[in-house]
Formats: sequence, C-alpha cells, structure tokens
Amino acid sequence: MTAPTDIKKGLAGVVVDTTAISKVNPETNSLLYRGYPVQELAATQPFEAVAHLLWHGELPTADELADLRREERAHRALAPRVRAAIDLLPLDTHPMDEVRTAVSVIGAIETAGIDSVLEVGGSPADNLARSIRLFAALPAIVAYGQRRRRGLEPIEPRDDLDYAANFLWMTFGEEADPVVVDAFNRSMILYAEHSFNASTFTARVVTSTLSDLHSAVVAAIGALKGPLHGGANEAVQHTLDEIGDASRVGAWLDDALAQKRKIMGFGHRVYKRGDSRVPTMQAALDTLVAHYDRPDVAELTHALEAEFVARKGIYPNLDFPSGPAYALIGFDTLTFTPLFVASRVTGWTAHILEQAASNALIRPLSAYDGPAERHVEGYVPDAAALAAAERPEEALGA
Ligand SMILES: CC(=O)SCCNC(=O)CCNC(=O)[C@H](O)C(C)(C)COP(=O)(O)OP(=O)(O)OC[C@H]1O[C@@H](n2cnc3c(N)ncnc32)[C@H](O)[C@@H]1OP(=O)(O)O
Ligand SMILES: O=C([O-])CC(=O)C(=O)O
Repeated sequence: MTAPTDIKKGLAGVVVDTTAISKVNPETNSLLYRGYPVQELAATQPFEAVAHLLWHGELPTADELADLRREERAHRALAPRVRAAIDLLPLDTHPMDEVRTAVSVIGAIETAGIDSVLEVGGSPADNLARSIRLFAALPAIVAYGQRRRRGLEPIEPRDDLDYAANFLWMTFGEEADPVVVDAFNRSMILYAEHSFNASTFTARVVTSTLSDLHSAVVAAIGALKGPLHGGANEAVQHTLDEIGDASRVGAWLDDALAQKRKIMGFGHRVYKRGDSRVPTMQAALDTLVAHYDRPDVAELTHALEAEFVARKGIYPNLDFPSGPAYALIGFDTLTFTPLFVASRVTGWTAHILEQAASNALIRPLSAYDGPAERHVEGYVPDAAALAAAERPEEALGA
C-alpha cells in the first residue's frame, strides 16, 4: 500500500490551531509573548511578571505583581509529602524523573476528593490557582534534587527574595551576586514559552481529553526530557565536556560528523537561520564568563559554534548558550532540563488554560500501512460477526 502524499511527518509545517500566547516568526527571527518581544521582557521584567503576562495576556500592575508574589511566596516551601516521595527514589534517579514524579504527587494531592472523572478538568479559576502553586513549588523541587544528590538537606525559602534570587538561594544556600541573578532571570524568561513545541503540544493533547492540569504537565515533562527538545541543554554540556578544549573542536567534529551524530544545541524545527533567543542568552553567558573569569568557556563555545556553522550552516538554539551558563552558575549538568521545566511550566499552563477555554479533542488520522486484512487460523465467525461483516457501518454504530 502506498502512503498518501499529504502526510507531514512530525507535523512539520502543519498549523493545528490558533494561539494568542506567543508568536514565533522565523522570517523576522523574532519571538513575541502576548505581543511583547522576548528580548524586551528579558531586559526589563522579573520572571514573575512574565508568568503573569503569559497567563493573563497583560503585564501586571504593581498591585497584581504584589498579589502574584504573595501567592508564589506562600507556596515556595518543599511540601513534606513531595519531599517524602522524592526521598523514596534512588539517589541516581535522573532529575527529570524526580521532577515528573513530584508534579504527579502534587497533582494527586491537589485533586484529592474529586470523585468523578467528569470533574477533573477543573474550572478556569481552579486551573489558574493550580498553575501558580505549581510554578511556586518547582524551584524547591529542582533545588532539592541537586542538593540531595550532593548529600545535602533542603534549604528553606526566603520571603525577601524574588523568584530568581530565591531559586538560587534554595539551591546553593547563599545569596547569589546580582549579576548572576540577572542572567538566571533572563534565562527563565527566554525558556518560558515557544508556541506549539513538542512538550506544549503534548500538554494540549492531554488537556483536550478534559484531563487535569497536572496530568498535562507530567506528560509535557516527559516530552521535554528528550534530547531533541529540552534535554538538549544537558546534552550540550556533555558535548562541551567531551571536547574539553577549543583546540580539539575540529578533530572532535570530524569524528562526530563521520559517525552522523547530531550536534546538540544546534538546529531547530522552525528557525532555520538562528534562534531568536540566542543573542540575549549569549549576552547573559558572556556576562557570566566575565563574572566567573572563565574565558576558556567562551573560547570553547565560540570555537564549536564557528566551526559547526561553517561546516553545516546550522545555527545554535537556546540550549547552546544556556547549558554552559547554568554550569557556570554551579548547577549540575543533570539539573539543566529541570530548570527548563521550572520556566516552561508557565507557558505550558497558559496553553492548558487556552486549550481548555476553546477545546476540541485532538485526534488526527493515520494512514494504515500494515498487513492487509487476514484471519486467525481456526476462527469460526458467529452470527453477529457474519452480520457485522455484511453491514459494517451498522455494526460500528455509524
Ligand atoms: C529548546 C529546544 O527544544 S530547541 C531544540 C533542541 N534540540 C537539539 O539541539 C538537538 C539537535 N538538533 C536536532 O536534532 C534538530 O535540529 C531538531 C530536532 C531540533 C530539528 O529537527 P528537524 O526540524 O526535524 O530537522 P532535521 O532533523 O530534519 O534536520 C535537517 C537536516 O539537518 C541535519 N541537522 C539538523 N540539526 C542537526 C544537528 N544538531 N547536528 C547535525 N545535523 C543536524 C539533519 O541531520 C538533517 O540532515 P539531512 O537532511 O542530511 O538528513
Ligand atoms: O519550538 C520548539 O520546537 C523547541 C523550542 O525551541 C522550545 O520549545 O523552546
């Protein structure tokens, strides 16, 4: 059987719905969140304000930002049940599995008492409140994951610090330099939202069945974990560690390309001439390189980028500068994709709210190319099966 010619493998180039949350424009190499260029948001806003923008469509007023911060700070601490669930996992569990498990536990607690599947989807107000609580809870989960692997106890959150500064406080147990907080805040904003990427689309598919918000986020985390998507920021660091030094880039690339390896942190399904977010994140990385006095990191990343772009004409994506930036801040390589989760939960939940508000079950078609109809040896059809074979539409209830 020949497959229909209009199949778009990987849904490449297929527009499946509208969204008012963000616009990715490869022609102008731009990214807008609710109309605002992401670079402007990264330069001017705390991450909490961008979260509000994604959920509500407008930047917050001073009072709205204060309200969101109050709510976020009230839910920052690591919940005992969530800690207990994480502690049950082996110490060498991948942190993405820890985060996925923690979100699943939070979801079970949040929806405890709902005794009908018809109610699990929740009202828009419930889902916004759940989104804010999840956004507030994730930094403690990610921070504890890194500390647990280092044999350290969790650190209580600080009410006097904003989201980004408190995240670093809970991870490292010391107040980060403002230069570092600023770079980290920018990275959170850049990672927050990117239209119908694989993980966001996954969240929308789950939501479209009228399932609950946490199930959609758990599924999205699973999609983000893969190295062709969010897992690439971790993979970039493995690559940089493997190369080791700028002088080895050429030989390493010869070998990697001969083996047809994908070079992590390069290429993108939508942007073909460079990722709109890279210049902003590259500037943040440059600041961190200067702050930590690590010119070797700049030399290695610049050498790899220059050599790979020259050879293949494929440009870096956001994960390329983010990986080494997170390493400089002191995050373990395995913690990088959970940081992406902590940021992207804002975009995912905005899309969950949007999908739920204008829902249609997402259920595409497939072209069957398996074996032609055949029969189980020895099967003797009964009267109902014979009737169904004669009148298939009726038997299917069509
Ligand atoms: C935040 C994010 O999720 S951004 C994406 C993060 N992912 C990565 O960095 C992983 C590495 N990159 C890739 O694997 C790809 O570029 C993707 C998955 C991101 C995009 O893939 P697609 O749009 O499907 O492009 P596709 O994989 O078809 O690539 C087109 C061609 O460029 C090549 N190519 C694309 N990216 C790379 C890469 N990073 N290394 C080597 N070759 C590459 C492909 O092998 C393919 O070559 P071919 O035509 O000779 O087969
Ligand atoms: O848009 C995509 O396909 C992947 C991406 O860059 C993101 O999710 O940030």
